Amino acid sequence: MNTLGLLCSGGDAPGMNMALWAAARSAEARGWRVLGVHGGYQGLLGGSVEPWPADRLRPFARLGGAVLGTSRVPDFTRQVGAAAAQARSAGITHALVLGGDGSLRGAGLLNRAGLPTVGLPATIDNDVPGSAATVGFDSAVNFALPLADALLDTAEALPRLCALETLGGNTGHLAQAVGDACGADVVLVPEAPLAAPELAGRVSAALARRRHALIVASEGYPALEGVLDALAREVGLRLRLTRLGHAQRGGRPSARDRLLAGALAGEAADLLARGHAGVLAWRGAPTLLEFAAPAQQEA
Ligand SMILES: Nc1ncnc2c1ncn2[C@@H]1O[C@H](COP(=O)(O)OP(=O)(O)O)[C@@H](O)[C@H]1O
Ligand SMILES: O=P(O)(O)OC[C@H]1O[C@](O)(COP(=O)(O)O)[C@@H](O)[C@@H]1O
Repeated sequence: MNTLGLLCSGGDAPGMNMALWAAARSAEARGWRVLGVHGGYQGLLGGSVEPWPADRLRPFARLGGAVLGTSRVPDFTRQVGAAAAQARSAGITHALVLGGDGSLRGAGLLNRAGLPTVGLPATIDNDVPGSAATVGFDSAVNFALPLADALLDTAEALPRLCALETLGGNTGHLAQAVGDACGADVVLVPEAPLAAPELAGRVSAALARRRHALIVASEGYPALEGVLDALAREVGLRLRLTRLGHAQRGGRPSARDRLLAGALAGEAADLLARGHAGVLAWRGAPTLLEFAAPAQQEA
């Protein structure tokens, strides 16, 4: 019997649960059985697999986090063969992996190891090549936006210089979207660090115009705290950094993420049913999971 194994990997993202439910519904509509892997690739290697039919998943669909649990397995490349064998012995004939670029590279390897696998882009970082938006990104931007607005309220009133740090790992998509949406004076992203004089110049210009300024920065910006300390000294103002931390990854999925999750999960089930695997579930042309050069895994 065709059996879909559902698995979440890497950082959880709002909308993952909706994608799990939608994938289970689509698979069951085709007469497939659905199993859930608990705890990502780690759980798969340990055989932590049990039935997760759509009706069991439904109450979680509107919640954040990942009901199946997730994990990071640093040396997964070396354990892919064992993981595929475990999946087969648990009765999984096809797999759907939800995660970011690293997890989906792992999914590509699982597919190569003989387990037909499709990947669904789900990470708050929005850094999966081949997908214009990942499940979770919109929710994480929407989590941060009212906080950025609130910082601007108080910055305007006192007035003062404020900075907000978003998650995003070594990418700046989240920070850029939050900064653009709230009208930040400067957005600091790891992909394009600013020279100190340019940063000071832009902040000073904003302060000269209206006596307050907001900086939005990605957590991956090189030496962020030192850069901000030096900036505060340069412009002669106290600067407080507000860190969103892991809270930005939780909370209920936005409408946009729920709809994206549902659409991509349906696409994934459809791809597998039509015999396609080793691809990313996206609504454009199929993208191979082995996108870009294989990234080196941490040892
Ligand atoms: N290049 C890779 N090849 C195989 N598996 C990988 C690779 N990169 C990451 N993984 C697996 O995916 C997990 C999650 O990756 P990570 O990059 O931390 O998160 P995300 O998938 O959300 O970007 C890793 O702990 C590892 O098990
Ligand atoms: O939970 P951890 O290990 O602290 O990881 C934090 C990282 O996870 C994320 O929230 C999501 O990253 P991934 O989706 O790539 O796993 C990043 O924004 C952040 O840097």
